[in-house]
Amino acid sequence: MAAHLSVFAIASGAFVFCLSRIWRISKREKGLPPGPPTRFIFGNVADFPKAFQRDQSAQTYGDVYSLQVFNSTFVIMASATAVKAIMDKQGQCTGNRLKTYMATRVLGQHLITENTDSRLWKIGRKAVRMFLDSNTALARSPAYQAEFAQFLVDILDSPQNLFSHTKRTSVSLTTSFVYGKRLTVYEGSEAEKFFEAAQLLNDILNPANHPPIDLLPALQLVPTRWASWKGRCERVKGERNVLYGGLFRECTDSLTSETSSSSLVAIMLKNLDKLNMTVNDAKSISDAFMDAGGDTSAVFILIFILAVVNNPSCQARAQAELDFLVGGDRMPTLDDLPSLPYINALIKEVHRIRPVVPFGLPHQSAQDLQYKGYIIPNGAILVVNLWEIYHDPRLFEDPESFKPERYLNSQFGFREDVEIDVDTDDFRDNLSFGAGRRICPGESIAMAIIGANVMNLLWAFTFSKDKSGTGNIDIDAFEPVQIGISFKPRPFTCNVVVRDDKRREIIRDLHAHMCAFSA
Ligand code: HEM
Repeated sequence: MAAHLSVFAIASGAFVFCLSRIWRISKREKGLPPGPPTRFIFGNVADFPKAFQRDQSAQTYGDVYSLQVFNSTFVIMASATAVKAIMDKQGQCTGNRLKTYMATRVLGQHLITENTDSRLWKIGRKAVRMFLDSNTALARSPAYQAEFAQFLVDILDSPQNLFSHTKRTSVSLTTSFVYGKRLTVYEGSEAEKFFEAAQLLNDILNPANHPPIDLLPALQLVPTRWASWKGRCERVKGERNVLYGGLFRECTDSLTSETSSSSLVAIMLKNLDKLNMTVNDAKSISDAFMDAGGDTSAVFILIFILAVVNNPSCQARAQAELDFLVGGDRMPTLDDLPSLPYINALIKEVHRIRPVVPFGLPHQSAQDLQYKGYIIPNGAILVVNLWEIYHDPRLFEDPESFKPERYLNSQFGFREDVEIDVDTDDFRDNLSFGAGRRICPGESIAMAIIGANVMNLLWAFTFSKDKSGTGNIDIDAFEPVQIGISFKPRPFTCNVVVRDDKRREIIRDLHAHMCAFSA
């Protein structure tokens, strides 16, 4: 009898213990920033902020709030003040990344997923600093000038393919940066394969497409024949190895040639000892730069085109400014950019209205932190809701409208009557490029690429809606976006008309002159 009783007692104890553990799953711990009520087991799965929508939770709970999903705590920041206090000022303990099983399986050691105290991350950032310091005029180099000219010629030749021309030039600028190689055609080239591989990677990392392995680590032990996701990981890994491995090998084989000698890979390979890295490290770092830089400029340029197609008066004002400074007898150069206030304002407005990475790339805290009396626990996933920051009507008048002129009177585009209790001190121009230690290392080159292309496109062409029904900034600017991933504009077409014959001639002449660098 006593034995029966103790079995019963142990069984009930275990039952109560399990129940309390299940009950606690997805519950918000005391001391965390507040947030919407959690639901049984699923917590706040349905409460993540979305693009095109104001962040109701930020308005209810404040600019730092928390979401609880299973055993993960997400801390969402919805003001520049919070970003500065948590991500910038406490950068030494808010720069880690969340490592998921699938990402590790496909990417292996990768600069974007490594923590900031890892050897690979440190040498990768050091290498890119070394590269940029020795290439301060990269965007003015012949290879970049050739690329800018080819983009215009491609549009002259087949304006209906504007979408793929933009994708090609973006990848080609990144392969120039990383491997010293331009990609002069899209179809069948590494440029097209880059987008196919990026799509495969996005699909495989999407949590909806595989079982919750990080939640139930025992699933890692399922044999490959029953775990289809393992086979898919191998396929994606294989595709990436063919693409990036080929580009890397080609670069290493031609290290003596003029074009490859100044690439990121070339700098790394020439300085392996100084950077304390191996050839494999250099390969892995170059993969990461391709992953992060390959399509971001394309996304920006496509959004810029959608913005001017939808706002012809802004396009006309920008063209008038260019015509006054540059005229129609020569093309603009990056030296003209500082003297073009409206075009600079227009670029800032594109970043604001549709930020390329609207929720940043999530970071993870490396220790318990304090903010406004709340505890942000070690391991919390830190998300910047850039969309909300840039669409906050307390800061921006009529935030849903495209109005570059807002930046002519105020560096950050703020409304004139910002209320005294709204904190504006901590804003900065480059919020779109992330925060803290992990801020985008490609920012300076990305801004030069964007500046040159925006000036060139406005100087050369006038964009307007065509009869296809596409080209609407609200609909076509993006495919649905997941937290931490860049927007993907949907394919669209528009009318593209060269502004006059003289400009057509200048573009063709420049391109012919630059052909020597197009290999
Ligand atoms: C419009 C253009 C671009 C935008 C808006 C952009 C934005 C971003 C953002 C938001 C991050 C995450 C930063 C963080 O974790 O806080 C990032 C990371 C990164 N970006 Fe960019 N980026 C752009 C272009 C580029 C280019 C052209 C390159 C390189 C050629 C590049 C290389 C990287 C790398 C390597 C990282 C990972 C940094 C790390 O994890 O430590 N990006 N970028």
